[in-house]
Amino acid sequence: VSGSATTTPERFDSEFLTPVMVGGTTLMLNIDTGSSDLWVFSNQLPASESTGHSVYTVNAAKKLVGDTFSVSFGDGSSASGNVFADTVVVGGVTATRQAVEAATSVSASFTQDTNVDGLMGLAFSPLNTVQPQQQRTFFDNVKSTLDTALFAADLISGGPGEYDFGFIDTAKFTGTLDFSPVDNSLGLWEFTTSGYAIGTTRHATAINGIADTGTTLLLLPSAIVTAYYAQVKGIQNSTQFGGFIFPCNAILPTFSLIIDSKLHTVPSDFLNFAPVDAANTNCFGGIQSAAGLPFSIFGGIFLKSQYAVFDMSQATPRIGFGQQ
Ligand SMILES: CNCc1cc([N+](=O)[O-])ccc1Cl
Repeated sequence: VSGSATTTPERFDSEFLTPVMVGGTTLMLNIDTGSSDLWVFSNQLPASESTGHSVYTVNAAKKLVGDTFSVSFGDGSSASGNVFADTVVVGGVTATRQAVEAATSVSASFTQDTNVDGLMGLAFSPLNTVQPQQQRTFFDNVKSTLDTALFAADLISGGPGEYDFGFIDTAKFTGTLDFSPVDNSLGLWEFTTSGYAIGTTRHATAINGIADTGTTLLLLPSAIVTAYYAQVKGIQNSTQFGGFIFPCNAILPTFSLIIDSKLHTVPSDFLNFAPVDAANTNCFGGIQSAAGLPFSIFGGIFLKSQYAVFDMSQATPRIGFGQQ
C-alpha cells in the first residue's frame, strides 16, 4: 500500500497538523520525527486540560492493561497516561493494532494549543516511552505493508503540504534526491552534512544533527550562527526574546546544508521567522543556536525548503533531500 495525507501549518509555520483517524475519531496530530510516541488527548483528561480539543474515547476492552506512558520534550512540555490498542489510519494507510497512548495529563502548552489533539512520533521505536512493554511507532507497524518502506515530508510554508507513505513523489522536488546515511543509535533521524553555505560561500565544516518535523526552527552550532548573523545589519542577541533578532526589513543571506556535495538551500524569506512585537519592528531569526544540545536540529525552517525522505527500505536507514 501507499498513501498521502495533507498537512497544514499553524501561524508562522510553527507546527504542521495532519488529520489522523484514531479508533474511528479524526484527530489533528503533530507528526513529529523527533519522538516515538503516538499519544492523544482523551476523554480521561479533566475538562480543564482538554477543553477545545478533539479527544479519543477510551474503551476498556482495548486497554493494554498495566502499560503507561510519560513523554517529555526539549521545550519542557509533557504528557502522560495509559495505553490502548486500536486502528489508526493516515493517508489511507492502516495500522490495525497500533498502541494509542491516551493522555490522563498534559502540560499547559499542549492544553493551550487547541489545534493539536496529540502527536504521532515517527522517530525510531526504541525511544517509545511505554512501560513495561515498549510499543512500536505507526511507521514501524505499517512499513512491511508499504510498497517501499519509507515516508516523506513535504512541508510547505503557508501550506498545504503532504506526508507521503510508501512512495517518493518526484513531482514534489527539483533535480535529484541527495541521501545521507542515518545513525539511529540515539533513536533519531540523525545524520551529518558534509558542510554548509552562507549565501554562495561554502564551508567544509560537517554538521551533525537530527531531522525533526516537530521543531519549528533551524538550530545550529553557535559558531555557525555567529558567522551567519555577522552578515545581518542590526542583529541583536536578545535575552528578552531568547535568541537572535533583527530589523524586520533586514536583508538576509540564504543558508544551505551541503548534502552529498549538493547545496540544499533555505531561501531568505524562510529565515525571518516572525515579528517579536506588534509593530513588526524586530523579527526573530529562523536560525538560532543549538548550544547545550547534543546535536543540531534541522527543523521546519530547513524542512520547508526540501522534500525529505525518511527511508528504512535498505539495511541502513537513510534520509534524502530534494530541493523544493
Ligand atoms: C521532539 N520534537 C520536537 C518537539 C515536538 C513537540 N510536538 O508537540 O510535536 C513538542 C516539543 C518538541 Cl521539543
